[in-house]
Amino acid sequence: DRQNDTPVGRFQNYLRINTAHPNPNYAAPVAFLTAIAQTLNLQIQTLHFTPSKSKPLLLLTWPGSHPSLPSLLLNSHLDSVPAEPDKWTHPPFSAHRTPEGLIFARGAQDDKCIAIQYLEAIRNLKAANFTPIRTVHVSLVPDEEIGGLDGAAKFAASKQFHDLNVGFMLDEGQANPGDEFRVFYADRTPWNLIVKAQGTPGHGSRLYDNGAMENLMKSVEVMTRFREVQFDEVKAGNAAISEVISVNPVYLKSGIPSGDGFVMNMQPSEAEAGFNIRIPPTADPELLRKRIAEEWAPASWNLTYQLLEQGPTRDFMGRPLATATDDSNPWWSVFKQAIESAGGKLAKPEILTSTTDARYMRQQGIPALGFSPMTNTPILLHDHNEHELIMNIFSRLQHLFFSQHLKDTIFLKGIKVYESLISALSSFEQRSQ
Ligand SMILES: CSCC[C@H](NC=O)C(=O)O
Ligand SMILES: [Zn+2]
Ligand SMILES: [Zn+2]
Repeated sequence: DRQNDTPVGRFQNYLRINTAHPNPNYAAPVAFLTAIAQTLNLQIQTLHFTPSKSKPLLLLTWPGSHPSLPSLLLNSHLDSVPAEPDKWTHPPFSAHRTPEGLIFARGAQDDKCIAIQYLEAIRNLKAANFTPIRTVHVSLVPDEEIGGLDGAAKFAASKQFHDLNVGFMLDEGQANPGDEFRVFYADRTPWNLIVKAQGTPGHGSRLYDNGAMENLMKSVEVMTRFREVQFDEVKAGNAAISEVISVNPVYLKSGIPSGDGFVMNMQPSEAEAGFNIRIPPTADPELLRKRIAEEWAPASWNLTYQLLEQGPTRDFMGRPLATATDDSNPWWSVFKQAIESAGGKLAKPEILTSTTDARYMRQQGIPALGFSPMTNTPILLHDHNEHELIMNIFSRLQHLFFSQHLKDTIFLKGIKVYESLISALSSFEQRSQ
């Protein structure tokens, strides 16, 4: 029907598919997006990188007139983080649209908006008879929110990916409450650290050295001090959060359970803590590994640890995973100009505080930028009441006072921005690239 047959209608229908962890439904969004791709006459492939085929990766292709040139890849993940429905003002999978023009849904910002915007931009370019010179691929990938090991990681390492000859990639970015478009040239790589302490057990009343709790607390103190030094740099205005190493405790576990609580007069012989660490491309990962082994979890304190590195910190040449945002990267100037010619203003390029699938493509040496065209929008990814503004304040006022149609909306403006980006990036002809 007419209501559904619009960019916003398709956005809402996509948001109504629950792809939240821990049990994301991947078959439904793949079927939904495949149907859209069919109407756009795109080439469609469903790739699988798991034996059970439960984690499909949808690859859509718009062949260019010069398919031997390096291609353009637009990436978006299919999955989202969970939502706690009772903490939302509108159910998280209803894609409820308010009279003010907000659409509420888990995934509205992170990152289902861009999947639909890519496809709507392609629809509009096709309707205008635009033909790309370079081939344009859209990848819709599983499992980004849990590290992408069965998704982007395996995809980027595959022969299928190599054969796409990707020259440049766009992936998700983040909203901006201000009116500039944010762009991200690097992520911080996540490491999960689990520190386990052993120690002497004993009566709760005794004072002795080398208890498990004491040993763990020494580790926590050293890490807390490191965290403070990093955070002070941020507070002093010397660095952005994304430019320092962050170390945050995410769980503490110990004690001898008893009923609903714990035995209160026994000192336990084991204790454990979990930390989420984020490493910017400017930090030396080897130095941090050494610091963990020697200062944070030394065996001399009866500590052992498990370090789970969630993806690479260096590319195949050993270089930090950062995409150049200067003249040394010809894609950058095309990107910048395309934003400007769509009437957008670009903020200073940033490192993302969190992580995206783009790290796996950067590892292959491919330049990649994180970009989600949401200006004048609060940052609500992973938050309650995640929503996307369908109208900006100006058009909301226009609507209120002049009952105008909702022409100029954030979501629709994003489609225009992608039209500009896709047409510019796919027709850029530098052969050395
Ligand atoms: C273990 S990798 C997790 C990736 C995730 N990405 C978005 O939030 C993140 O925590 O940054
Ligand atoms: Zn995301
Ligand atoms: Zn996310």
